[in-house]
Amino acid sequence: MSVLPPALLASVLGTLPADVRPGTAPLTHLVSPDSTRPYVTLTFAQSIDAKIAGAGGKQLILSGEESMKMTHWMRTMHDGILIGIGTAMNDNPQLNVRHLPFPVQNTHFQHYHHPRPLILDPHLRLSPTCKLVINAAKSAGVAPWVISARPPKIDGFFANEDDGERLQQWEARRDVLQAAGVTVILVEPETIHPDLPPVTLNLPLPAVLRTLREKGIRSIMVEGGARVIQSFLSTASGRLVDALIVTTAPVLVGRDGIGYGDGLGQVSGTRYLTTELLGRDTVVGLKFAQ
Ligand SMILES: NC(=O)C1=CN([C@@H]2O[C@H](COP(=O)(O)OP(=O)(O)OC[C@H]3O[C@@H](n4cnc5c(N)ncnc54)[C@H](O)[C@@H]3O)[C@@H](O)[C@H]2O)C=CC1
Ligand SMILES: Nc1nc(O)c(N)c(N[C@@H]2O[C@H](COP(=O)(O)O)[C@@H](O)[C@H]2O)n1
Repeated sequence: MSVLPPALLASVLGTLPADVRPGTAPLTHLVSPDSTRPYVTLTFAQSIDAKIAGAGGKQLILSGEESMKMTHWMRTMHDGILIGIGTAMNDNPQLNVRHLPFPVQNTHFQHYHHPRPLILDPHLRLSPTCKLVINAAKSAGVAPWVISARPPKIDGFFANEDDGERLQQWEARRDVLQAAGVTVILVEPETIHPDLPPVTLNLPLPAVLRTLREKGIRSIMVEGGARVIQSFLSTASGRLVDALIVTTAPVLVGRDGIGYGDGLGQVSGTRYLTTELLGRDTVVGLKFAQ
């Protein structure tokens, strides 16, 4: 069994200094050209027909053993690992590095660097009994941070009698999550006028990234799902991705599967770096010109 990260990761992201054991620390040289945000590596696994999940969002294990291990090495290289609440609710992921070789000393969790789980969750729908929370409570995982936005209380002409109730429910869910060990981080939702509700239910990614950087997160790995991939690749938000690492598995999912391409705007500025065959999968690494 290989005890080193695949060559593709070295080509795209670089390596730790020779005197540091692989997987035990994040890559501190991963620095964004925009100092107000973390370095962003976007990564996911897809089928040949560019689907990342099955019909109805059914989670698919597309990556084979070797490329899944590559993903877990990549996790060790970043300060944070970011997903959308759709993925958190659908997959109940652990976002740890359990597929890496078992360490001779220490537990897996103590030996390897585990990235901080970061969940984009405007309405605080994360379950307080999900695996991320339970693992952290057992000291077998890093406590997640949930990024959210306080529901606006509209006082003006557009005030709605449900607004107060919505805020109360959001605050109750926040209290439950915080009591379970989750840190709730707030960003300002996008508004076009102070009296109007936010234009979108999505959190504005530049504000999310700025806030994470202010809180000491220097690099993140974005794992999905479909809507989050689309948002990060969307040129409307400006250049927010530094590296793109995509695993393609030799399977076809079909038209009912979930893709990320529908509605994706034009994506420009990619620079091809390398391709590596890992088992039956093809992994491609690109960078974005800044
Ligand atoms: N094959 C792979 O590598 C992966 C596959 N998946 C699959 O993706 C599916 C989940 O995808 P989605 O339902 O699209 O959920 P998602 O994980 O992309 O989360 C979307 C939700 O995140 C929230 N959000 C907040 N700010 C956002 C922003 N700026 N942009 C986008 N979303 C934002 C919104 O509430 C939105 O509904 C699951 O079926 C999962 O299995 C997920 C990750 C990786
Ligand atoms: N690299 C990769 N290959 C696949 O085939 C996948 N389905 C995913 N999914 C992502 O990994 C999360 C699950 O993580 P854990 O195994 O629970 O640690 C899942 O939620 C997706 O983000 N990735």
